[in-house]
Amino acid sequence: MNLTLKVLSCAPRAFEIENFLSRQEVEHIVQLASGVDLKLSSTGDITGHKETPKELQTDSRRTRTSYNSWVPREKSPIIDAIYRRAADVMRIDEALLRHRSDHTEWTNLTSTKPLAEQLQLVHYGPGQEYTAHHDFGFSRIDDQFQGARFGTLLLYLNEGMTGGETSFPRWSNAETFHELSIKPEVGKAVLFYSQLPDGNLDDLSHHAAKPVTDGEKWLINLWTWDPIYD
Ligand SMILES: O=C(O)CCC(=O)C(=O)O
Ligand SMILES: [Fe+2]
Repeated sequence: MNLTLKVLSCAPRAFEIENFLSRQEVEHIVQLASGVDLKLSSTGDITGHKETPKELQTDSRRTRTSYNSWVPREKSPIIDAIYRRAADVMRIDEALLRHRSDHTEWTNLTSTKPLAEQLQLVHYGPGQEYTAHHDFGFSRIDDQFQGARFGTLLLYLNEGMTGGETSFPRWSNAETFHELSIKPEVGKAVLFYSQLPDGNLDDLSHHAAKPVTDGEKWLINLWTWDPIYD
């Protein structure tokens, strides 16, 4: 299988991969989605506070108005293959993206937890959005590792909606002051990094899901963590 990474931006580091998912894989995921109960998305905040269901419904200051659910890697061989492909694209060992029973091969790692989260399946209807945010959170000040989300792979499952672009408003380059705006296309992936190579968090990775004004948007988030976390 041939995948081409197109550089969209160097600051933040963002890439596009067309046809990352085949039509059959997209159909499989959409089928999974039709059998799941999507919940109103929460974000959590720095203090670890998660909105209560009542707060989720009523708070007009909400930054994220979509619905989501989680799909584990073990759900099907197709989902497992998506994790393997994601690992290839990020040039990391796919075994790091699942639970490991011992440390023997990775003696420098502090944890045997998977470095990837479950897939997050997200649905936006008309008017729904996720305002500009970072994907990293902040660890407690006394956490010796200060681990954070490292990379995000966005996978678009449909296209043709009005609005719904993914945008990076702090895109920094010599040619334009406009934001970087990416239109959803079926099967396309966007890979971006929330951490810089030196381990600092990348403020320029600030990004938003623009409101869908007509139609609907389906997407998957695959989040990976830096290897040093508790
Ligand atoms: O929907 C998108 O385009 C981006 C979603 C996102 O940034 C997130 O869920 O963290
Ligand atoms: Fe995000």
